[in-house]
This record gives sequence, C-alpha cells and structure tokens, in this order.
Amino acid sequence: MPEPGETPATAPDAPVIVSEPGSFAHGVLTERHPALIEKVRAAFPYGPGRRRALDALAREITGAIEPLGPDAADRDRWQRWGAPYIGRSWLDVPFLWAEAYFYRKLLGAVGYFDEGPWQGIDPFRPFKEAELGTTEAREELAALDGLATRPPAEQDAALLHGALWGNRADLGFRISAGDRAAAEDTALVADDSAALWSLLPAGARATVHLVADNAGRELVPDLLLVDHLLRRHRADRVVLHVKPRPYYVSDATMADTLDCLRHCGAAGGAAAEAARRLRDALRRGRLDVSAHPFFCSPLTYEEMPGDLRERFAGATVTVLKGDLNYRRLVGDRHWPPTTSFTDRTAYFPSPVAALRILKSDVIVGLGPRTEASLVAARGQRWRTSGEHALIQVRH
Ligand SMILES: O=P(O)(O)OC[C@H]1O[C@](O)(CO)[C@@H](O)[C@@H]1O
Repeated sequence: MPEPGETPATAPDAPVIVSEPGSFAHGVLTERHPALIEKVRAAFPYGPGRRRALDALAREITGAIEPLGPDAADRDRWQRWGAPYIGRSWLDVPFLWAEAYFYRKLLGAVGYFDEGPWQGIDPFRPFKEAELGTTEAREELAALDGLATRPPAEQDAALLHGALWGNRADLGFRISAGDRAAAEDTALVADDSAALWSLLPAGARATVHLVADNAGRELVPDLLLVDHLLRRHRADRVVLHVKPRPYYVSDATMADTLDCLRHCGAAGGAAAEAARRLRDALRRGRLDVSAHPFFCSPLTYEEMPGDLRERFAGATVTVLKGDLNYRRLVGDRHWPPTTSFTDRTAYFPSPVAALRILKSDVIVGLGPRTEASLVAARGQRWRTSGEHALIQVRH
C-alpha cells in the first residue's frame, strides 16, 4: 500500500495480492487469521483431534498452501479453483482466493464437514449470539417503534440507512479494529439512493434480490428493509441470498436468519410485527431464501455460474450488501477510485446496488473531488478504516 497521500504505484487492474508490504491484505492474513483460530479454539471445548487440526492450520498459514484432504467432497472443486496457488506461500496469492480458502480450511479443522459430533456446528455462533444479546441490538429494535408515524420518505431513508450502517456489524473487522470504528464519525462517499428508490416505485411489481452479508446486527436491519419493501408494495417478491455455511466469521446463514426472526419476535412492538409479517411472507413465497454454493467460493460475480446468473437476471434490482460482495462485484483489484461503477458492473445481469461500509482497499465510482478530499484528510486510510460508506447503483 502507498504511504498516506500517495497514489498506488500498482497497475490499475492488478489483483490485490496478500504479500504487498504493509498492505491491508497482509495484515488480515498474518494477524487476523491467526487471532481468529485462537478465538474459535477458546470458544469451544474441542478435543485433541480438532485442536491438533487447528494447530496444523495455524502452522500452515505461515507457510505453503496445502490441498484439501483426499476425503473432502469439494476437493476437486478447490483443486480447480486453486490450481495456480496450491503449493505457493499463503502470502503470495490473491487476497480474495486466500480468504475463501482459509475459511474453508477452518471449517474443515473444526470438523464441520465430517460425520460426528461437530458436524454442522457453526464455529462462529457464540460471537454471533453475543452480538444479538447486546444493549445496542435491543435499542436498535426499540427505535423502530417510532418509525411508523414518520412520513414515507423518512421511513424509506431510515430503513435503507439502517441496512447500510448495519454493515459495520462485522465481527471479522472487529477482531482488529476493536469497537473504535463504530465510535467514529462516518460519511457517505457516494449516495445513489434516489436511483435505487426510482427502481422501486410503490405499486410496481418488482422482484428484489438482496444478497445478505453479516448476521446479527446487520441481518436484522436487512430483514426490516425487506419487510418494508414488501409492506409498502415497493416489491412484490424478495429473494434473500445467504451463505450455505459459516463464512468470514459473521456471514449470515439460514440458521442466523431464523435467529434474527426469533430475536425480532421476542423484542415485541414494531419489530415483532415485522417478524410476524416476514414469517408469513416466507410461508406464502413472497420472501424466498436461497443459499447458493457460489457464495462460499473464491469467485467474483463476473465468474458466477449460469443458474445464479439466470436468477439475478429476473430481478428488478439486486442489492449487494457489504465489503466482500463489493470486492466480488467490481473485482478485487487496484482500480483507480474514479473507475466507472457502471462500466465495472455492466456484466451483471440485472440493475445492481451496492450498500457497503469501506473496509478494504477496493473502490470505484468516486468523483475526482471526492477522492482528492478523502486523500487530503486521511491519506489512504479512508479505504479500510470502516468510517465511510457508499450506496452505488447501476440501472
Ligand atoms: O462483512 P463485510 O462487509 O463483507 O467485510 C468483510 C471484510 O473483512 C475482511 O474479510 C477482512 O477481514 C475484508 O477482506 C472483507 O472485505
């Protein structure tokens, strides 16, 4: 990474590679991942076998990338995706690939895929649960009670922004940032929310696909936004995409979706009414949940499989939540920030909206003045500090 204020020297479309000295990606692989292994180990009474596997993974990530074991059902897939990388140093490969493979290996180490007592046990569940039990989580839901009496445009904005800022609730991010980011002032670096609402006029028979990111305090406002879209007839049908298995610490699965619905139901008031409507929408098929294997793959959206592409093609708009989805949407590369968002996402089969807190180096779609003022104020730190957010839309 360049020094604060410097322009990146890397080629404009070069992939983000872990080994870049002092880079954000390097810090994730060398600090966050070992810390996460320790956190998971401390959270569960794993026996000697699982502990040995965690030790082996902690050792492996300081050296060469090893293939999956011969019994892994997805070994061939990962051999294909990892052909250029397996055998190389973990620090010498694209960031997006390295993170995806790390989470696959972490689940393997804790026995998630093996027949036995740990099969299907989410190693991140204690962290997700703790988050839903916080005072902040309760206060956020209580704030919903006053919203129904506000003018419709205010309700739209409050629920959209709730879903956007909910993306701060990323447990992986907090492993290194502490809660500092949450306390700092935040600002939108791009705001296409008017364009988003123009795609969803009340009464239009829209189908919205919402690709969720984190569980807990991000998924709750996402679900409240979904309820609002359905209730105000801005959408006739919503498809919520979640991860098929635990991923990137806090990413939402179907089990997390059910937890969030229970959490809202137990809160009483407007939140409980929303939960009741959402359950009803699920039963009637107005809300559908999908968990495609693509979402835990190391691929970008440009490489998505045909069946998923077809599903998105039927959307009035696809809303992608969070930083990782953004990296996969525009490509995890060193684009100049003024690269056109419209051009970078032209391949996507439906209109697309990104709602994201900035937590990694990648960004496109900024005006030259916006970029200049961010750099003047913060050097390059604004890219990864979690203090800035964006709403970008391509019609
Ligand atoms: O939950 P989000 O918003 O997708 O953010 C996850 C982000 O955290 C990181 O995994 C770093 O841990 C980024 O690489 C990633 O983009």
